[in-house]
Amino acid sequence: MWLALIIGNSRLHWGLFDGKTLCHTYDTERLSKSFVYSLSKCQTLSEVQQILSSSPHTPRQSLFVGNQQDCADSSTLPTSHTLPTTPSFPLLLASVVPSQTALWLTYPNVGVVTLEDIPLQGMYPTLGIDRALALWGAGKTWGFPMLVIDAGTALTFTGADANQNLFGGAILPGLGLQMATLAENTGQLPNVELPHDLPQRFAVNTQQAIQSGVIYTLLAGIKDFVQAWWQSFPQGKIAITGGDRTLLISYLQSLFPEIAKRLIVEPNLIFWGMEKTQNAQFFHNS
Ligand SMILES: Nc1ncnc2c1ncn2[C@@H]1O[C@H](COP(=O)(O)OP(=O)(O)OP(=O)(O)O)[C@@H](O)[C@H]1O
Ligand SMILES: CC(C)(CO)[C@@H](O)C(=O)NCCC(=O)O
Ligand SMILES: [K+]
Repeated sequence: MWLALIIGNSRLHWGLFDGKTLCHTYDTERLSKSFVYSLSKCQTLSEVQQILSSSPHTPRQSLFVGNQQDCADSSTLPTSHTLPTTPSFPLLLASVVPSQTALWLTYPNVGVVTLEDIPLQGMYPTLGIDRALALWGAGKTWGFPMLVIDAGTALTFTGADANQNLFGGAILPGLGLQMATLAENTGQLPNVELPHDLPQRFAVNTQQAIQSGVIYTLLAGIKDFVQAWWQSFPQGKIAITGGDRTLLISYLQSLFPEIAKRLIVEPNLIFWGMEKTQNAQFFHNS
């Protein structure tokens, strides 16, 4: 058993693996140095699960339900499984927040994934590790050419061609950040939630005007990138991930159903990417 940890810009994403099988995922807030210490002292799987479930978590903490047939249900996990040789539960880390990386390096049995661990060609040195991992995970699972849309704090497009060569991508503020920045940097605009359904485009109140502006321009932008991708790679695949993926898919189904139909929706792309690096091989038999 081993733990994967992705340090994103808003929160932490945890994946509990049994070898190659992702068994359970958790989203938590950023955690303290004393939490890192407590986790390192866990001796059994149930202690690890307990400490992660009881840590400050975001409402969407989820039991993993994925497309991997052999994935263990948490109720079937060997909860009293004692770690035989390792001093602490093996932890594989990928981070886009350097200050947080430093904190987790105090964990005794930690491995850090870097761009050098990902066999994609043509990556530039400052490419985000989350983008590289999501692209690697999606491409190795569904094939290349692959374009990944990660709808997180930032929204990113990241594509690779049939030779697993980085084609390129783009970065823009994600849905939540676009709403927040309007509220923070104006005198009259309120903080507004994202609606579950596609709003009316021509709005007649402030709240709906903000929702419409952010959502319709983002959907138009996604459509434009997707069409450009298919122009370069007519058979190219597209996968979407990130905290806002479900909302975006629902909007896309209403506005551009022909695009929505062709998207692979997968919340755990970065975990698949981590599992498919050399680093994880060390953990497969632990
Ligand atoms: N419980 C939640 N807590 C925080 N954000 C959430 C939650 N549920 C959905 N979201 C949405 O997810 C988005 C953040 O996505 P995600 O969690 O993938 O980002 P992240 O952890 O910051 O990672 P990254 O830095 O890679 O974007 C926010 O825009 C927000 O609207
Ligand atoms: C774009 C984000 C913030 C998305 O999480 C992250 O991948 C990052 O910090 N990237 C570095 C810059 C780049 O990817 O070109
Ligand atoms: K920054």
